[in-house]
Amino acid sequence: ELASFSEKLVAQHAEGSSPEELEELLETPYFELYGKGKDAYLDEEWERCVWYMEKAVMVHKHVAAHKFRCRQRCFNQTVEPSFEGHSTLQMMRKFMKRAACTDRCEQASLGGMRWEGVNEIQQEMDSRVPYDYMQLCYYKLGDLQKAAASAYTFLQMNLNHDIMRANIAFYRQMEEVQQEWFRDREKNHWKRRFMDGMDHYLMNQFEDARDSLEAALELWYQEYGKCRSSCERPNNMDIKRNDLWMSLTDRYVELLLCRRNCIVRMSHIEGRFVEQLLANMFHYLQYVYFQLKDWPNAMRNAATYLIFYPTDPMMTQNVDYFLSLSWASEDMLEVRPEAAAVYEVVELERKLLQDIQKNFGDEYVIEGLHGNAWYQDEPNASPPRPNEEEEEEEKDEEYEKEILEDGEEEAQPRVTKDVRYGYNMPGVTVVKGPRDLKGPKRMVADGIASEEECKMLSHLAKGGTEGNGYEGDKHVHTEFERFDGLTVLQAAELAKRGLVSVDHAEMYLNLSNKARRYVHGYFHMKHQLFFTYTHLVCRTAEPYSTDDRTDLSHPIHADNCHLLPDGSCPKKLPAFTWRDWSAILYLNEGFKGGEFIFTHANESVQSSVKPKCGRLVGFSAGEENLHGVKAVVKGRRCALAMWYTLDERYNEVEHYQARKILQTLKKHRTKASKDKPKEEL
Ligand SMILES: O=C(O)CCC(=O)C(=O)O
Ligand SMILES: [Fe+2]
Repeated sequence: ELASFSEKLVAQHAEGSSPEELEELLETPYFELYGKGKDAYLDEEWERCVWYMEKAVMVHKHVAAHKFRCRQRCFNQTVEPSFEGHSTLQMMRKFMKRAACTDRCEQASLGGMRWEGVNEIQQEMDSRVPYDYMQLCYYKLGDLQKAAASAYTFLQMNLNHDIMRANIAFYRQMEEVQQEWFRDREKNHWKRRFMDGMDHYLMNQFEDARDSLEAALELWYQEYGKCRSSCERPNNMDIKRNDLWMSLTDRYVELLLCRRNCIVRMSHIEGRFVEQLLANMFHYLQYVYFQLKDWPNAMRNAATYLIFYPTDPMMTQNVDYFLSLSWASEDMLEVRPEAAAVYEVVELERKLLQDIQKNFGDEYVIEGLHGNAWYQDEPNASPPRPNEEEEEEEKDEEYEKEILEDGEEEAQPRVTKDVRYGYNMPGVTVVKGPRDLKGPKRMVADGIASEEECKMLSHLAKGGTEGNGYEGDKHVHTEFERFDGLTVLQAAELAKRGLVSVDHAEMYLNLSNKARRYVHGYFHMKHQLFFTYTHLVCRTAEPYSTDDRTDLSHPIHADNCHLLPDGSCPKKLPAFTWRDWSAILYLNEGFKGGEFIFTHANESVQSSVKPKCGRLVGFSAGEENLHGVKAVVKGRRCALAMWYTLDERYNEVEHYQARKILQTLKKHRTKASKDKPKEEL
């Protein structure tokens, strides 16, 4: 193994590096290579930067693979020590055997490359930080292809890294940059298979879906094992206490926290976090086997899903249905053993962490330990409020029914296709679906924003006119209404000038993101959805507006094509052809008129939506969704209008710029408030 590794290295770097250099490389720990890469970066020596970074990544990968193999081998030789029923001596004997085995194994396979790493550096390697450096160094060298791949690879593990997202948007806008250049150099195979599986699933190709999803699952277990194993790494030097048992506990807590994070890390698909990913695979498989009339497997997968969500109404209903069939029996409800094992170990570890927290509450702050470990949300997301989860389930079912009645689904009615692919959102309820609205790609949901948030945003909208002296055409669509708006960047700039509060500007960004996530999940899109334009707008009736106006506040149109009098709608400039989806979040009621309407091409109304605070209307942006706004005859109507695109080249870079400005402002603010007491002293 080692030989083939050095051969590979020699072959790859035969040109450009001397034998001495290669010799040195094979003896240099990856963290030193990484350090040299960082130095080169600081010295602005781009060639050297990418050379060392690439090597660091390569050597690290090599070492990690061997360590994993050793840990796995030694794990199989012994039994995972359980924390009950063994005397300390028996337990220590097992630890010792495992340690000795690992030691021998690593010595044999890694020899001179067995460096003791440093925790922080391993964490940086695991979070793909070297790709962050490489991105810039390749860019400086003019190698856009490698820069793009580095940026993309880094982003996959750092989803909230706004600067890298902005970089990617920057690259995409360049003429010479090609779509295929954005590839994940560390992409795990399970993700690829999972994506294939979802493609087949959505296209009702059930045999292919089964094969891909089963393969994805198998690979997922492997990768999950690797992730857990990588947690057995050097501690972060932050040993809290010296007592033997306490320091052992400290070390073990670190291990457990790292392992918990593996579930989160293993839930990222195409740059986004998918909730409940493992459990969902069984949901999909259940349906796939059902379609293939493979009843035993359909039942096995249904039963497996239920270990994660024992009270899931849809799945319990499916199981009842299976059991009502003549060939079925209770013992076919067998849980898949690998899944049961993963579930069990995660639950046991969670319970242990809970105990630790109970006993050492001051030393450890461990978040998200209560409730079901499998409901773990994206890091930083707020936990669901009580009662709302149940409501959500009901709405899901309603949506299921809608889909069935719309005839999109030809399956036997009792076992339904899962459409929940990430659109559960606490506090949000669907109030109108495709059936009420008379079109498949339409929806209305309530609860996206609270009363307070609506008030703040409406207030912010005012800043748009008064604060920056917004000029231009105030009567955009009709003489009877003033139309004024504020973009996210304008909001951030106003905050910078102290004209609006930083919190309000931030809420604008956050709510628009919440709406985007909801639309993305609701229409179960597989690819990332980007903002392309975001506008906080108010329409205010002029005093001379009358109740009998026949004009519209916003004439009938489609958002991505140009509607012509003959009813055709060419998707050409000057239309915003890159818009794929649209959503409007309403902020108030109490004005007269102003209903949102979906219409036919002859402008006759199909369905209408009455705006109110927190209500979101979402729809695809094409000619299938002609719409407009009825005249606002009295008062002021405010809304957050958003257009989204699947094409990252049209990503609204203003969001990152605004976020950046607000972050800086907040940093100054906390600094200022920290400084204050000192001044007073
Ligand atoms: O404000 C609304 O309800 C809809 C606005 C709209 O359709 C648009 O601006 O394209
Ligand atoms: Fe529109």
